[in-house]
Amino acid sequence: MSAGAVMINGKAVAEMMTNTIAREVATLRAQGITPGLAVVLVGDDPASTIYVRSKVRKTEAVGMHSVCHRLPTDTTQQALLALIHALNDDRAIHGILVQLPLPPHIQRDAVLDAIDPAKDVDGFHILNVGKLAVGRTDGMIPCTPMGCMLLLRRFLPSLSGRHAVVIGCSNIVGRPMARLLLNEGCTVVITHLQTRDVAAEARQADILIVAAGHAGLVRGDWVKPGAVVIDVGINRIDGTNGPTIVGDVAFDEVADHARAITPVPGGVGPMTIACLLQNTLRAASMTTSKDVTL
Ligand SMILES: Nc1nc(=O)c2c([nH]1)NC[C@@H]1CN(c3ccc(C(=O)N[C@@H](CCC(=O)O)C(=O)O)cc3)C=[N+]21
Ligand SMILES: [Mg+2]
Repeated sequence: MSAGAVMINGKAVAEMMTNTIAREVATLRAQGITPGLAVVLVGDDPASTIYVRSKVRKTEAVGMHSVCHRLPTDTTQQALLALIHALNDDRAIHGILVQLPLPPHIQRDAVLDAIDPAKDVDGFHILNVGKLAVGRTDGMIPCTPMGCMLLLRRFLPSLSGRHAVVIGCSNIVGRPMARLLLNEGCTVVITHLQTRDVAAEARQADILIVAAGHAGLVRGDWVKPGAVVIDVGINRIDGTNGPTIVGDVAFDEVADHARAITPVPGGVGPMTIACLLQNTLRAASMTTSKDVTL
């Protein structure tokens, strides 16, 4: 890395968030409520298995109750739905995360929409998607876009009027990211596979969010001098020193142009997990206030 780009240390911000969350969990536990997160993994995809293990470890580290359900790849949709209904009814569980992707014989949307929206700590239930889409702030916000927003806010006091470009339009990152930026006053462009000239769109960006799933897609000359660049990509590649993880941004080149940039690893990834814990804490806290007014 060279020039003047500030490296946005997502790992450090996530650690600060996690420390605060641990204190709030202790306070809730003193009131008799232990926030509980259930993670459901169908199949044995190696990357998913690693993520799920990391989520369980961090959930336990902040003092939450953690349950992991690992189901075989050939699990029927009916069996998965039955588990979700049981978790919806389980008072010890405040958050439910179904690890994606699911095997092809399972309808993802049917599963996500079976989760109690109040326990939907991923923010993927259609009700939470809709709330975000219309600018309501009482829904659950997807963890990766939420982590990106928290990092952006540390560098840009106000997002109002900024030109934001989001590369990638997945339901998990690109679309909710664009909606959050819009809700904070940005002018937002979303690019996707049919976009004619992605580089030309990227060059307009004050804020560039890259969630394309394509290693090294964004080159130095795609970035306006002084832009803030958030790299959401996680690509496993075989480098000269064995397998490594790289983002969607050609880091060294882009660091010459950008004002600030997130690294991979150590950028958005750790923030995703911190936001998952934050959403679980919020779900557990909402249970208490509901109980109080009963
Ligand atoms: N329902 C659902 N919700 C998710 O939030 C979800 C999911 N499914 N499926 C898979 C993706 C991926 N994901 C990551 C979380 C943390 C890191 C992370 O902590 N990465 C570290 C380490 C990377 C490594 O060494 O593997 C870093 O970037 O520094 C990465 C990826 C959540 N996902
Ligand atoms: Mg990262």
